[in-house]
Amino acid sequence: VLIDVKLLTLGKVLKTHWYYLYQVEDNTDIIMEGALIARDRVGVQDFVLLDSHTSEAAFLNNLRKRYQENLIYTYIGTLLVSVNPYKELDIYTVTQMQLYRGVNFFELPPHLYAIADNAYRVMCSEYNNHFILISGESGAGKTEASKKILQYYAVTCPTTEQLQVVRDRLLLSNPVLEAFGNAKTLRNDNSSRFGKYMDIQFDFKGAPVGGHILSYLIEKSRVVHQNHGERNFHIFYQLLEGGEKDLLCWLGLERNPQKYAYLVQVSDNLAISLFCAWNSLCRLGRCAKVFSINDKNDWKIVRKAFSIIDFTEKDLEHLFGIVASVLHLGNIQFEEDSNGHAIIRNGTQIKWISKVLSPLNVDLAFYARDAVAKAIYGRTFTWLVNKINGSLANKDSTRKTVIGLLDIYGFEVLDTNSFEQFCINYCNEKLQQLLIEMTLKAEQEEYEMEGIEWEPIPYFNNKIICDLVEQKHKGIISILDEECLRPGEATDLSFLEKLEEKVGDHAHFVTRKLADQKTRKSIDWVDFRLLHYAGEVTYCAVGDFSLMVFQVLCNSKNGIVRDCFLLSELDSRRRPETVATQFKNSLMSLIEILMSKEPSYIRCIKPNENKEPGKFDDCLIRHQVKYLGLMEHLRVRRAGFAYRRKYEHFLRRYKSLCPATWPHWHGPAAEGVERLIKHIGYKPEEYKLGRTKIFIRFPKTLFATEDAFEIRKHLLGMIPLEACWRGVLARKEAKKRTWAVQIIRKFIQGFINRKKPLCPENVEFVRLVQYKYLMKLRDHIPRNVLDKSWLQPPSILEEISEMLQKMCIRNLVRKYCRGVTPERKVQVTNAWDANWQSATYAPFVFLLIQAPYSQYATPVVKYDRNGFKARERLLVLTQSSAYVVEMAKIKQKIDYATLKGISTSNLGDGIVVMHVPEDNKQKGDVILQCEHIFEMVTKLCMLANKQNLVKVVKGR
Ligand SMILES: Nc1ncnc2c1ncn2[C@@H]1O[C@H](COP(=O)(O)OP(=O)(O)OP(=O)(O)O)[C@@H](O)[C@H]1O
Repeated sequence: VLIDVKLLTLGKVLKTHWYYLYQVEDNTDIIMEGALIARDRVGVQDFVLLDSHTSEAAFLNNLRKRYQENLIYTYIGTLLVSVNPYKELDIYTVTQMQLYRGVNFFELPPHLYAIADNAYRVMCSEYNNHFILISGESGAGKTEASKKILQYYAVTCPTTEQLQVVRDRLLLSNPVLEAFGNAKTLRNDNSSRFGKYMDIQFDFKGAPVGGHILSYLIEKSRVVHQNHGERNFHIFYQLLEGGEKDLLCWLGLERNPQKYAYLVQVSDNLAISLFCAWNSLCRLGRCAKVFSINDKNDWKIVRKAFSIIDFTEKDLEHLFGIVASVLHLGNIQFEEDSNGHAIIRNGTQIKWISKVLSPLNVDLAFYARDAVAKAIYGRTFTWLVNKINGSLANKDSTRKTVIGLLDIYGFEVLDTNSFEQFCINYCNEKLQQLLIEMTLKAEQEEYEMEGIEWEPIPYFNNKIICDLVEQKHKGIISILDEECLRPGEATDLSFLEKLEEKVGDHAHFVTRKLADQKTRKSIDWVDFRLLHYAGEVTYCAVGDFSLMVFQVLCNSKNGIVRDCFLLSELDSRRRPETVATQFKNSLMSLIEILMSKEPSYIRCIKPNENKEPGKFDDCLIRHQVKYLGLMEHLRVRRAGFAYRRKYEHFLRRYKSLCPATWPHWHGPAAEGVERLIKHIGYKPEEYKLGRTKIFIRFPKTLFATEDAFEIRKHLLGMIPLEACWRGVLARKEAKKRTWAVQIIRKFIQGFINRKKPLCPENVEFVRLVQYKYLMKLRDHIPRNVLDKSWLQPPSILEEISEMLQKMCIRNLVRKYCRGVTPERKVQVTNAWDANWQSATYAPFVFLLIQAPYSQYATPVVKYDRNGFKARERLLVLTQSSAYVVEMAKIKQKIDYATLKGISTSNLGDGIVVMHVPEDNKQKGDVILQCEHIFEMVTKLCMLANKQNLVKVVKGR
């Protein structure tokens, strides 16, 4: 009667396999592998193995089941889907890292480390470049994933003392970038407000030797404005909270963040003008500390990181000077003079700023102030990234390979979507295209390599949407450029009209005017809607769209300000580039960088909006599954064959299902697989055989095989030992692993042989082999102890054969000894002593051991004095002499009369030297090694002393 069933985490090793402990009433607990039950309970580890069709509901169901079991990772082929657990899981330890190091991708449960390790191993063996693309919406866990991958490389890659500096710099560049580029948002307390691509460079030995970072589209608007409940970039608070008193004094800053307009949330410019009055009332402070953030502590980490990544005091002086100046800038207030021009409200020392900005009205002056602040911060961030790159650069010119980590914002759909969302979504559209192209390419290449006919895969190609955005002269960005840079006044509406005129007939573009009756209401007059691959997004053409280009400062009459903040980057021979074009170009070069590398993908999912562990919000997740293009990817991946595996791996797993392949298949693995699937009964349409792999079309075929395997394994009684083996495996280092596998495999085989399973039809072939061997052995059993022949066993019976041989010899000796009469024993012993050189060997030895005439016998290792070759011998002590005996031959006799002394080693290694003269009777000193040294030497001394022939010399 079953009492309880527990999932054994130990066994959660093999794909789709879990081990259960069945506690039964009579205390005979059973450990059983439960693929079937596990699939029901914890889903499949690879979405391509989803049973039925690839519906969104089935996808979500699988994800939910796994999430509830704290299994946050699932594959779609080689793509990893990760769901943020919002709690610490014990899966990122050094032991886990070692476990995944160098192990075949599919042999362990899905993990970030498997992706990282796979990219690393392929890079090392094929000497090519890789990238890991990590995407997902804000708070989904991208940054954590990239940090964990970096840590994985830091721990598992070979390194030297010199390289440790590089490793530390790579790791510590993160806190610095996070201080300047991350901020608390409503969705994430440590949200990266920029896109990041980081190359880790490896030398030919696979050691990390350098790095390079590219940053994308930092959210400059945050410098001057944050939404309710959000904060500015961390560095402002860290400086104020943690900065030394002298530093703050030198920067003219006060510790209280509420003194700074840019650090309190402001929703509009009117609010700025009310800032001072409001500030004095605001006691609680809207920029209050966030529980999960410790600015003071983070400041210390950042300071330390700066020193390690080689920033000089002068650099830091300038850097903090800029951070402070942005805060000061935010506190500048304007009012109107009699001409309607803006003048600075207070502080005579910065009147010149007012002069620079004076042609503007108050509103525009505020815009200009903020634009300056944003520009300063944006450029400082770029400078910072360049500076870090300088410190990570490897000047050695030898060829290196790289693994790039791309941590980039996922598809974003807000209530109001502006230029920023347009750029983000365009970026995702491009990356999706890259993913589709590369996955399809990889599929096609694999088919070709395996000699399998290519079958076209139906999928949605989003190139059409990329073209809509980026096409020269015809795309949205080109139209925006034209509108912004043409003479005359450009407005949001004129831009919209241009769009309607040029791309109005595009299937993925809609405006209110172009929309049908039904959708018209949902689009505003100033909006346009794009039908992205992931869904519809309505963008507002007002605001930043034009602002990005018509920067207010461009109206300033001061040429220096204009040049510095608008035209400084322009090549005078060319048209100025708008922000949209700049972004498009940087994206193009990113795609170029990625196209030249081998891809791996991690798609991160946020399970709920409340950062709550264990809560799986179906609606929110469905949304992300769609926006991350997971269903598209799954369809592409499944359209061909759901499952493929190298012949060796497939055969190793399922060989027990066919008598011809169990327990060993001695021919080529491909032929073994062919025999195996024929025996199982695969239909031709269910599979294809490639050059090195078997391709299985439907998951159900694989599951049927898995289930048969599970039952077989259970009936063969292999489970407990298999689980033990996995446990051992987990604890052994990679090098020792092969050894452990061999030992335990032997053990398993011995176990199968000893504990014959009860169900005959499942073990008929094992039993047949056993039976045949035993029958043959019966006719070839040795008849006496001198007969050393023994029938060679088949490999699965090696262990049992060894045991049988020992038993047999013991029986023969016992039988012989029992048959010897006392008179014969005396005779034999005398004969032995008298004719030791011609004695009839082994029977006497055995007899001596057994009988009272021999005083003592023990196995020893004898070392030749020339060359110290070790030989296994038996030392037999009688009343008058010691004999060194080989199994069937007396090799040396030492008369106690000639024994001059005994030396033993004090090193606990059991070495004994018996000192005897070298003459025509004796061969000289005898060097032995004995496990029972105390016992042996005591016996020898007692026997020798008894005859008063020698003195025992205790040696060292
Ligand atoms: N694997 C994980 N284990 C435990 N907690 C995690 C894990 N991944 C993410 N988290 C939690 O979720 C928070 C948000 O993760 P993270 O900052 O990586 O998100 P993100 O996708 O980079 O967001 P953004 O785009 O806003 O930068 C982390 O601060 C951490 O608390």
